[in-house]
Amino acid sequence: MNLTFIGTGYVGLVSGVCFSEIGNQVTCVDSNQDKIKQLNRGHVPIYEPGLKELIQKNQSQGRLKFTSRLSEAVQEADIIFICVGTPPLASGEADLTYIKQAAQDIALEMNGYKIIVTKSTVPVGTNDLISSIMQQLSQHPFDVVSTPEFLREGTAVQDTLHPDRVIIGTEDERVAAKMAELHRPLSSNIMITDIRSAEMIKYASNAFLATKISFINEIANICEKVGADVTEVAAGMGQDRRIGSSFLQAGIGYGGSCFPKDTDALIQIAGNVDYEFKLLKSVVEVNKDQRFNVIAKLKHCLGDLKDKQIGIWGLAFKPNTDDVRETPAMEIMEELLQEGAIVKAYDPIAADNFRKSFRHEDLVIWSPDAKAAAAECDALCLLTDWAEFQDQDLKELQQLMKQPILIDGRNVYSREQVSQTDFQYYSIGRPDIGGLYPYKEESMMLS
Ligand SMILES: NC(=O)c1ccc[n+]([C@@H]2O[C@H](COP(=O)([O-])OP(=O)(O)OC[C@H]3O[C@@H](n4cnc5c(N)ncnc54)[C@H](O)[C@@H]3O)[C@@H](O)[C@H]2O)c1
Ligand SMILES: O=c1ccn([C@@H]2O[C@H](COP(=O)(O)OP(=O)(O)O[C@H]3O[C@H](CO)[C@@H](O)[C@H](O)[C@H]3O)[C@@H](O)[C@H]2O)c(=O)[nH]1
Repeated sequence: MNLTFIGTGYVGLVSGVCFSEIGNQVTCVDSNQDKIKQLNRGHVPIYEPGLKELIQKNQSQGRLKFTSRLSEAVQEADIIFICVGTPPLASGEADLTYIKQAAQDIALEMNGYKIIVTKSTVPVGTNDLISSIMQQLSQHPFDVVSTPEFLREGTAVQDTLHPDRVIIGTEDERVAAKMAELHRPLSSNIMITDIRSAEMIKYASNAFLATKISFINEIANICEKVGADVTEVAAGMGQDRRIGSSFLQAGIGYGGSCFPKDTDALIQIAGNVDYEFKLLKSVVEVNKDQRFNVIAKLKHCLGDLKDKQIGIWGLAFKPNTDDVRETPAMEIMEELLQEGAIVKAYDPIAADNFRKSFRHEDLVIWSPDAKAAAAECDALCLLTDWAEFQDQDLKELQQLMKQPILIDGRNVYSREQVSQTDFQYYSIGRPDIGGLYPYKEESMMLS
């Protein structure tokens, strides 16, 4: 089929490339001309494992092209995917400016029947809005379908080529059949539903995953006080098939371009129909507090942080991505600087992006590698679970530091690794690893 993807970001680029990989003729359009120029020069503007190779392959085989000329891309397409951003407004609501613009742009270039598919994450009712914009501006027939995207950054290519499920929101049987045919090479698990339910499935899925994370983080905080190990607790819980083992990794909370914005947006969606989503509000609050767990542990070890040298390992919101949107590192580093600490930071891939969006860029010492970031530090904080950090020789690391204090915000190191060192080691919810028992309370002894 002839497909066009409007918006060549994490979703539009990866989806476009993967649909070309399964044999479709794909055009990716972006209003950012610099992005398109980069792509046409063979440079991939985002870091996503496996993506560059697929782009090169499908471009050279003539199935994939990049352009900023919308008219040609719309007119050649049978199906047009809207993949533009829906960033948060100050209120938490999704900003639909780019969606409305994309709908107008498409409508003005239509030359016949098209299926318009919304892949962007949009509040319930947005596809109706897209339909009404299209109707006002175009004489040509069209159908609007909601097909939300569930890929994760860092594994986006694999997630797109092998999705758990494909949700197709449309009330039209012919359109449903065509969309199912398009997606069948990717998954046999295709659910056809109405548009509003499809829109809601996306927000509900992200909100539920965020809830699992905040839940296990609260369990971790309790584990620290009662002497239980949250990784053992999560492993035990996860063996119950009703619970499942995924998204029970305790740490410094979720970040990224999706969970923070989509939880806020769903709270607003509910609020707009006079429903207070109390549970989700707590999930968000727990997540905000969890980042400061690292600061609390630093203060516990070092007292006043003024003039203390703190190393930061990991700036991306998760490993294998260069995305720093809503990354916990941003707030943690701001707080450290405010406390008067000297901050040294390193990330294998995301440092450049982080520096562009960090407002105190000039106050941080940017280290060229992991060891340099740890050298001479009073404490080291691991904020992103990159494999590179997991593989470090902790004994050697300890020698480099002024004080051997390691705050592991992602529970990366095992008991064995830590026990071979003199590190004063703090993890999240595993109080017995590393010897020191930071929040051990007398009150946990039952009488
Ligand atoms: N990033 C993810 O992991 C992910 C996963 C699932 C769903 N989503 C959702 O998908 C949507 C896109 O997210 P993203 O991370 O890919 O965003 P992004 O910011 O990386 O990319 C959006 C792109 O759209 C382009 N754009 C904006 N308006 C345009 C227009 N009128 N015409 C052409 N191009 C235009 C921008 O220049 C940008 O390159 C959001 O709604 C997001 O919530 C994201
Ligand atoms: O057990 C876990 C799992 C994740 N995280 C954190 O949660 C955040 C999000 O991680 P992940 O979900 O893997 O990455 P995203 O790329 O943000 O993907 C989420 O957001 C996308 C955008 O909507 C959806 O498409 C995906 O299905 C959904 O997983 C990251 O900060 C992780 O460190 C944890 O703290 N503990």
